[in-house]
Amino acid sequence: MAQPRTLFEKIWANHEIVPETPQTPAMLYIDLHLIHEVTSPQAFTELRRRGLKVRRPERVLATMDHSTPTLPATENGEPLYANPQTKKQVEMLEKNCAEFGIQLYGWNSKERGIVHVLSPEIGATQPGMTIVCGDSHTSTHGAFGALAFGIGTTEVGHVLATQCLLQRRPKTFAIYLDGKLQDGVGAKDMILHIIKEIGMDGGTGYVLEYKGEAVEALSMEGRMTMCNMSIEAGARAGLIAPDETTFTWLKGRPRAPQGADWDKAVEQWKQLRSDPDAVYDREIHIDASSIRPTITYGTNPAMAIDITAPTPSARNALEQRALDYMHTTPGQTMLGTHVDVVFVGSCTNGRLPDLREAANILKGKKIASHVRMLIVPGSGQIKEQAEQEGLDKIFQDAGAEWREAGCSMCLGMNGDIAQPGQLVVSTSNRNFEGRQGAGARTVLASPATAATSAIAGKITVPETYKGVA
Ligand SMILES: CC(C)[C@H](C(=O)O)[C@@H](O)C(=O)O
Ligand code: SF4
Repeated sequence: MAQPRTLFEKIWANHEIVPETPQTPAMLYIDLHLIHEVTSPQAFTELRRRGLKVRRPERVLATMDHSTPTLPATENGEPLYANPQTKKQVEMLEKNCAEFGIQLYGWNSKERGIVHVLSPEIGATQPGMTIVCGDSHTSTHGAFGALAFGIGTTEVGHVLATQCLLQRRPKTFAIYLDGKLQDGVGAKDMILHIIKEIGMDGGTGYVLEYKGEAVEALSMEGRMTMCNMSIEAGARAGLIAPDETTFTWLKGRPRAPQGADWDKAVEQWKQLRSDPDAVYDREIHIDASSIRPTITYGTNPAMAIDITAPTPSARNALEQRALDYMHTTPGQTMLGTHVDVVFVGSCTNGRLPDLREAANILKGKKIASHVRMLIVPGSGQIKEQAEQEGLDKIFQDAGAEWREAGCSMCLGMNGDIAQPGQLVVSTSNRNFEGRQGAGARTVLASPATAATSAIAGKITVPETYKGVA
């Protein structure tokens, strides 16, 4: 009998060209390399300097998302860039992709969107692949049973030139979500809860594999939400074994295998599960039914609490600084806190089911008059589908702004920012100081919590939650 292996070990073994030694990392083959305008320019400069070509241009896929405006272009087609730098980044990407023969989902593509939304949507992200991108939230693609992680700009250059990557082998960490979620509790609450439990560096050195009934019950979008934030617990990557939900979601997408190739691929993908007796370096079990709507109260995603629970006191100077920055009063819940801005979007929660979740709550209602609400679809296709369903109308009737696809206020690089001191309830993944604008305060939440809080004008338990409040 062969040694039982985890899903991670299977994918690693399939891609390891040279094993690691105590002195040297392993060399991995990379199936898919995603690039965007922020972390690729220097890599191309380096290729040019050394007279190198892109080794496998057909395995590289580019989009622009961080620096792109979310307001429509001017009448003569000029994008409304926030500043000369963002314009330059986008134009560099256009130039680099043209010169090196890389497919770019650019201004004239209907699909253009956040890299971690776009690639799964077009079926480029597939089970069993190794996927890298110069972006920490590459972990998102682990939802498909792909080993996917962020790399630095120097490594972007290495992968462009060689289609390989030097990598130390991470350890494995199984996180079981046993039982069922309560109504009104979703993937975002689950992952915030996990990060709260294991801490900001609880996943450092590991690939997290999410398993158990509550994970299997999630849609692909929910699984992406979870894997997306693995990095916020310090993990190298997140993984979920592919299953029927995965195959159904991928079938027929333009870059997915077609016809007989599809059947062959599914047969192979079915092998991509951890063997029953596989051993992980670490394991924890969480009772999914105990998870409540979860939000953050501090300035890192691990500073999270059940929305109804009192905020804890600071345990050290850093936490104290976070509480001061956020104006959090220990011992009090966050409920009732005045909200200035609500952002629904990002590669964490900018997909169609997220927008539907917000729309269901906003339908026929108005957001509070002092609240600014920005709803930004994760991709052009999501925008189109949402508009076909009339979600844009629901949002606009409620008083929210409906924008073009992109990262937007998740990090505010494109000019979509909150003002100093403003409190933003945000469906994104990072609540760092100044992340959404200098001095802006971020509370991470699910789309349901965000929409309910927009209407109330203060932090509020999501309307859809019927559990113990
Ligand atoms: C700009 C990019 C390098 C960055 C990342 O790596 O995550 C961004 O996407 C983010 O979410 O902060
Ligand atoms: S949406 Fe936010 S987290 Fe995702 S890639 Fe863009 S900036 Fe990074």
